[in-house]
Amino acid sequence: MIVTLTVNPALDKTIELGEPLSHGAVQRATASHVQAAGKGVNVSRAIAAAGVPTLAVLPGASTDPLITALSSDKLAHRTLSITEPLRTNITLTDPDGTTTKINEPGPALTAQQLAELGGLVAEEAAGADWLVLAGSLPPSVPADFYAQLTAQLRTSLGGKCPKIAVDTSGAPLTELFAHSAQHIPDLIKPNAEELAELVGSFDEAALEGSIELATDCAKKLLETGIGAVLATLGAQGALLVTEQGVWHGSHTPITPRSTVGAGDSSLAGYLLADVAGASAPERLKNAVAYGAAATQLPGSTIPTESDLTVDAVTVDELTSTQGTES
Ligand SMILES: O=P(O)(O)OC[C@@]1(O)O[C@H](CO)[C@@H](O)[C@@H]1O
Repeated sequence: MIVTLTVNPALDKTIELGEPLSHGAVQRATASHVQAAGKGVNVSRAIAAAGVPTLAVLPGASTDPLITALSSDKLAHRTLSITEPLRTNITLTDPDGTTTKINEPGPALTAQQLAELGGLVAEEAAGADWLVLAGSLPPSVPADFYAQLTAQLRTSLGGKCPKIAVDTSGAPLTELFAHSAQHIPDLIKPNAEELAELVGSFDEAALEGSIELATDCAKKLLETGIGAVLATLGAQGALLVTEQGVWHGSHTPITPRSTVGAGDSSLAGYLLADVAGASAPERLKNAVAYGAAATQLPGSTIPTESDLTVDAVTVDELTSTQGTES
């Protein structure tokens, strides 16, 4: 079972433009579609599509369009009832696949609502394989929410605490490493920009362009005691850095259609391989295959196994500290 928590879910509205986006102009859309999303919801979608049990935990009224869409999509979910509407995020897609994304802040949550959400997660995640904490936090939520929740769950669930993966950015990401080891998750999935934010010394373009630089940054994070860093590097593929070794995975060149949800799909691919007992390089291979498949699909569409081209992924071992990882 893989449980996901999306504190700030979103209805993703994708608007396809017939001409490249022109700032300040009136432009006509050629098509538009809406999908219930947010990072954790997207991870759950990919996992459910692969036939593995998953549950998406999120705030939202039962009548909110996002929640009714999850029900009609038959995605297993549990909600904390709130009265404020959830947010809508807009993606504008140029004909060449370039995307412009505008994310709303989302509804505020009170301290009591956050405590209740944490309680729901503790109930649902006890005994699960993985808990994924994913996405931005709404404006009122303290930046250390993921760090504190990680520590609380480890204390309250003890041996029943699942492995915890976090995919977020900005202060909620840096806060993971600002407390004790108990607050540090088992896995993070930064992109190049987030890796740069974490190590604070390189920019995104430099990291995406240099596998060596990205490896050095991810290895620095291992010193904090984190189990694994899965870094997604856009067209450069992805890196998996663990105590046991470092692997780089890449896909043969693809024509991108929309990168929205590609990182979520990569994380889902990694977790699916992990719960199936795959080795580290196989987990990375599946992550890269899922990310590449998502990039070739429109808007926030999350891939199913039939969209994958696993044979087009190459994984190279860059260094190994303890022989072969199992
Ligand atoms: O604002 P956040 O929470 O950082 O990101 C939200 C979001 O951009 O992430 C998903 C793609 O990864 C989309 O479904 C969604 O709109």
